[in-house]
Order: sequence, then C-alpha cells, then structure tokens
Amino acid sequence: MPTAAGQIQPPRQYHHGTHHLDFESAIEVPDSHAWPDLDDLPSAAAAASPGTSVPVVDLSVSVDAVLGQLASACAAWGAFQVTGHGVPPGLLLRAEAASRRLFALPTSHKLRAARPAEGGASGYGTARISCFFPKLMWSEGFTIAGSPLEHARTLWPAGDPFAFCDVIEEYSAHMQRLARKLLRLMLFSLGLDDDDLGPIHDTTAVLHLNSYPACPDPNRAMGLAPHTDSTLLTLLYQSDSSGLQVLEQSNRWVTVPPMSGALIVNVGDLFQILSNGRYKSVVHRAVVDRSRHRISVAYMCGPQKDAKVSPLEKLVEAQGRAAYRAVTWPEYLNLKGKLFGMTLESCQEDMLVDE
Ligand SMILES: C=C1C[C@]23C[C@@]1(O)CC[C@H]2[C@@]12CCC[C@@](C)(C(=O)O1)[C@H]2[C@@H]3C(=O)O
Ligand SMILES: O=C(O)CCC(=O)C(=O)O
Ligand SMILES: [Fe+2]
Repeated sequence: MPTAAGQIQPPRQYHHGTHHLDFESAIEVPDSHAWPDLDDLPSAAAAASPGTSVPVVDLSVSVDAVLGQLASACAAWGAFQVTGHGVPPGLLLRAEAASRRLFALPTSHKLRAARPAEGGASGYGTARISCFFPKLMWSEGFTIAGSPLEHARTLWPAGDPFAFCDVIEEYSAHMQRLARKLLRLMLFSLGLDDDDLGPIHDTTAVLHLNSYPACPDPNRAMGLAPHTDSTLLTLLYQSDSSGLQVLEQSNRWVTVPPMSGALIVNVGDLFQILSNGRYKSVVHRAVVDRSRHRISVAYMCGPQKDAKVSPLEKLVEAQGRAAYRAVTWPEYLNLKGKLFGMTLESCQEDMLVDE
C-alpha cells in the first residue's frame, strides 16, 4: 500500500510450508483452510440468472453486432461468456474428463509432477497466490506451460492411459485460435484495426487446470481467492458447475452461471495496459460447493515472452497520455509477485510511464 511518502510497501506474505490436505477424506474444514471473514462478503450463493450477471456474446452473429456487445461487456464488466465460438462441445467435455482423471491420482503421485518451489511455471501445486493470504485455499492446480508430454510421462510412466496429451494439445490449439480472434475483435471494438495490433499479432499461453473438491463447510472455505489474471485474456471453461464470481463495479460479487458449451472470457492485466485502461482486468474468485467436485480449465493467453506490452499509440494519442509503461509478460508476472493485491492504478510508481 502507498505510504504517506508515496512509497509502495509490498503486501504481507505468509509462509504456509508444503501443506497438501487430503481433501477427499476431510470431514471438516481444518483451521489452516478456514477463512474467518467470509461472512462479511456478499453471499457466495447470490442469484445468477441471465441479465444479472456478465453478458453473453454470440460470436456467430454479424461482426458489427459482436463489436458493440464486446465493447460494452469489456468496459462494464471486464468479463463475458462467449457462445457460437466453434470449439466442439465434446472437446470441452474431454478436457474436463482428462483433468478429473489427473486430479483423481493420489497426492503422493501428483507430487512427482510438483511445480518447483522457486516459482516454476509448470506442474502440480496449491494456488500460487496462497502466500498473500493467511489461510489456504480449497483447491489444487496443475499448470501446463508448453508440451504436456513430460508431465504425462511423470504422471503415467507406464503410458498415457487416456490420451491426456492429445486432449491437452487439441484443446490448446482450439483455444489459441479463439483467443487470437477475440483479441482482434476486442481491439476492433476500441476503434483500432489490424495495423494497430502491436505486440499481440502473436500470442503464447499456459493452460491451468483447477480442481475444487467438494467441501464439508463451503461457507468457511475459499476455492481461489480474489485476483486478476496477469494475461491479455483468459478463456475459462467452468464445466456445468457454478463457482466463478466476478466483482461487479458496485463492489458486489456476482456468480457467473454455467452455460452449456459456453466459455468465459476474462480481460487480463496486460489487456488493461494495452488498452491504456479502457478495458480493465476483472477481479474474480472461485467459491466451493458441499457436494460437487468442480473442475475448471483456464487458457491463459499472453504475448510472446520477449514482446513489450505498452498502451497502443492511437489510444494514447486519443487520451493524451500513456497510463502505463511497457512491460514483457515475464516482467509483469515478476512485478505482480511483489505487488499482488494492488490495482494497476495504485502501483503507479511501478507501472506509470516516466513523465
Ligand atoms: C502465466 C501465469 C498466470 C498465472 C501465473 C502463471 O505463471 C501460471 C498460472 C496462472 C495462475 C492461475 C490461477 C490464478 C493465478 C493468479 C495464479 O496464482 O496462477 C494465475 C496467474 C496470474 O494470472 O497471475
Ligand atoms: O475456477 C474458476 O472459476 C476460476 C479460475 C481462475 O480464476 C484462474 O484459473 O485464474
Ligand atoms: Fe483467474
């Protein structure tokens, strides 16, 4: 938080050690995972009927109609559901099934593919952002950066029994196509064209699988604590279980209702930078359920690792100033590791261009 002198103090960090709770056999929420303040937050079970949550954008209608809908969804919510996207529904179900099988392995087995302790990009582990919160989260994650082959060999040394790698690769290829299409459309919706694409003419991504086991006391546990994604955009498949909530402009948590075959699009921090703050990244979290084990699959799309992301020139000209300085994705992830929890606006010292 900024001090009186305007200096940024890094957020407090907690050291939880290597704590891997056996969620399946837990009959109560242990103190390590019990969040004392959840009652103060607006109800996790808030109604989620169409019209009260993020907009739904059908990509199969005319481009003009899509652009208008994208503009208002991104400006008002920073998130929307997308239909008519062309990703086969069967592939979404196969990705979910593959993730379920992975997380169903015994913990000792999954730990063979553990993410390295020093902030490695790939592998199995508890939420990376856990160190910024005093309590642990009711979830596990598996990040796949690059080829899933090594992970599959570690997890299933006798052979990939259900074509995990094929599913992951096919899923990523479809998501890459869709993410690039959406990024272009989102820029068009800001009045830009193909010549203005800057660092996003090419993208890269990591796939992050989330598992939220059923929880004996969902009102005291947190699936994934509030955060924004450090991406250009994230494409999230939440299967048929609700759990994702976004923080609406009036500071209310709003559930994103599951929609068969739809994908959720979150505006990420790097798009906020690129758009010079016109589209803000969305704060979101995941809550858990008493009886359902929820899976979600996040395609986290960013620029190539050495590409600098800075506010696009035409937007800077129109707005009179660049609100952020240029960063690469790895630089931004590193910065966020230090300044987690602060909005891009509040860490001006680190993100503003020198004037
Ligand atoms: C590219 C990345 C974004 C991410 C950190 C990571 O290196 C890989 C995992 C991503 C994820 C997924 C769950 C939520 C999140 C905040 C986290 O802790 O790990 C995001 C990170 C992010 O967007 O900052
Ligand atoms: O599981 C969800 O609904 C949210 C996942 C998420 O926010 C993430 O993976 O970044
Ligand atoms: Fe997220």
